[in-house]
Formats: sequence, C-alpha cells, structure tokens
Amino acid sequence: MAPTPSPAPAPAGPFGMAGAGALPSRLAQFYALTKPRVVQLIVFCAFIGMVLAVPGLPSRAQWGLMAIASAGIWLVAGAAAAFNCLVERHIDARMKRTAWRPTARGELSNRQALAFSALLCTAGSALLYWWVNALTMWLTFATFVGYAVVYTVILKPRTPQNIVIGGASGAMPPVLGWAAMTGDVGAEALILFLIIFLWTPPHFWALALYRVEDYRKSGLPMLPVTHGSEYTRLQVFLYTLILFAGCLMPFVYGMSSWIYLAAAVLLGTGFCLYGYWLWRDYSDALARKTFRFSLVHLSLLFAALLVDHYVF
Ligand code: HEM
Ligand SMILES: CC(C)=CCC/C(C)=C/CC/C(C)=C/COP(=O)(O)OP(=O)(O)O
Repeated sequence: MAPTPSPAPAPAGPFGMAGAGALPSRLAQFYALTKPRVVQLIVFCAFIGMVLAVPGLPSRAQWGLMAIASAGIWLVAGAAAAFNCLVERHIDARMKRTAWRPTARGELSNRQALAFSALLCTAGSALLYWWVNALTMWLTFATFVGYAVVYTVILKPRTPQNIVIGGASGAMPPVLGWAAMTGDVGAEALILFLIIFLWTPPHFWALALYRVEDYRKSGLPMLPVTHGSEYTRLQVFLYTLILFAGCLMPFVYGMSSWIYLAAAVLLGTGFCLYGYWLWRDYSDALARKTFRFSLVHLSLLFAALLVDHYVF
C-alpha cells in the first residue's frame, strides 16, 4: 500500500510565521492566527488616536494608559483575526495566499483556534475595562463583532461591497485610541475613522486584482470576480480621489499644520497616480505595487500626524 503523503512543509506565511521564526513552532502557529502585521498597523493607528487626544506631551500616567490601551486593543484585534481564520479555514485552504495558515492546514483544531480567540478577547476586554474605561472596552468589543461576525460571517460571502461596509471595523482604531484617553468620541477621531474607511477599498481591491484567480477559486464575491477588472480599477481610482479629499480634513478642521498637509498631498498624489495608472494600463505588477503603496500611504500619513502634533 502506498504511504499516506505527509502535508507539504508550511511555507513562511505573510502574516508572520516567518517573522515568528524564533518562536517554538506551536506558539508560532497561534501567533500567525493573529495576522500580526495587519494588527501592528491597526494598533499604530489606535496609538495615533491616543496621542492626538492628549494636548502636548503625555504625563507618565498617560503613557502608562496608552501602553495598556494599546495592549488591550492588540489582544482583541488578534482575537478577531484568529476568529476569522477559524471561520474561513475552508476558504483559506482554497487560496494560495492563505493555504499555509495553521487552521487551513488543520495544524490547529477548531477548538484550539476558538479557545485562543476567546482567551485573547477576554484578556484584552478585561484590560480595557479595568485599566482604561468601559466605553473603550465596549467600542473595541463592538469592533470585534463587526469584523469577526458582520464582515467575516455575514457580508464577505454575500456581497462585493463586503469590504466597504466591513471596512468600518478596520477604521475604528483611532476612535478606540481617542476613547481610551478621553472617555469620549471626538470629531477628530471620526475624521481619522473616515480616512481609514476611504482607504480600505483601494487597499483591498488593488490586492484582489492581482489575486483574482485565488478569489475565483474561493467562491467569495469579491469585486474583480463579480464586476471584472476594469470596473474594479475605476473604483480604485475614484476611491483614491475621494481619499485625497478626506485626507485634507485634519488640516481643514484645524487638527494639524502644514507638515501633515504636505505629507497628505504628497502621499495622496502618489496614491491617485497609482490609481490612475492602474485604471489605464493594468498589470499584476502594478497592482501589487499599488497595494504595497497603500500600506506606505497609511503608515506615513499617520506618522505625519504624530510629528505634526509634537512639532506644533
Ligand atoms: C475590511 C478591511 C480590510 C480588508 C478586506 C483587508 C484585506 C487585506 C488582505 C487580504 C491582506 C493580505 C495581503 C497578503 O496576504 O499579501 C491585507 C494585508 C494588509 N493589511 Fe489589510 N485589509 C483591511 C483593512 C486593513 C486595515 C484597517 C489595516 C490597518 C490599519 C490593514 C493593514 C494591512 C497590512 C499592514 C497588511 C500587510 C500584511 C503583511 O504584509 O503581511 N488592512 N489586507
Ligand atoms: C478589535 C479590533 C481593532 C479589530 C480589528 C479587526 C481587524 C483585524 C481588521 C483588519 C481587517 C483585516 C485583517 C482584513 C483582512 O481581510 P480578510 O479577513 O478578508 O483577509 P484574509 O483573506 O487574509 O483572511
């Protein structure tokens, strides 16, 4: 009888199996479920919300509060990502990009992934409730439900607008950060929410364009599969234009000075150019560059808010 083929070795996955190289392999598998690189940027955006909520330099106590709030948001966001990996294990197994995930490969059982997600969510919520404030805990928990249930379970398999509506949960971090420091939700935080909300469609659809075969196999109704490449590229371009306008709002509202404005104009022009080129002259390589640029755009834009806040 032929021996049962053993599964191919897990490739170094994009979400940190490689980055977690020094960790024992079991720990690395759990860590990979938290989609570490995505969650890092999420926590960074939450941190900027915290920084902007405190006029001038934070006190020692405020630095402490920021650290605890960041940890709490990190844990709950990781829990949401792990829950997504559990729910989508069969879909992930059909896509090249995600087939390496420990849940897709059956290396972690459903029970283990669920327990891990519940543990992180409980620990993060407890931190936020006892050491930050109840509003932040409830808003973060609502964000967990928004991503893990509303986006992953309800919207993603049903509508190509899944990531537009579901993007609202990804846009919450600055609101969570602001609430952690003030116990309130300020207009400034809502402006940052709007920026991430408008950024999400070009961020995701650029990726979906060059991963279209993966999404076709997955059975998910992503825009390039349901409406084709040209329509998706037009949407990407239009969103980069609206995003450009949205990114001017912190300056118009008086939250920032010319330092942020210069960064917003430069980064926005870059993203619009990518959107335009992609629309007019598509290639997978350009779509990949546009996706990568989306990450640079958001990271530097929020870093500019930080610099601006402390310089002015
Ligand atoms: C519903 C909203 C969103 C969707 C559907 C989405 C989708 C995706 C997908 C599919 C990837 C995987 C790329 C790959 O495997 O090569 C990705 C990567 C990434 N996303 Fe998003 N994203 C969303 C929101 C966000 C938000 C709000 C942030 C941060 C604020 C973010 C940050 C990142 C980062 C940093 C990566 C790169 C990960 C890596 O290099 O390993 N995303 N996104
Ligand atoms: C509490 C809190 C702040 C929660 C944040 C929720 C969260 C992790 C939002 C990020 C969005 C994200 C990882 C999208 C990936 O899309 P996908 O899930 O469609 O990608 P996939 O195909 O890689 O699974």
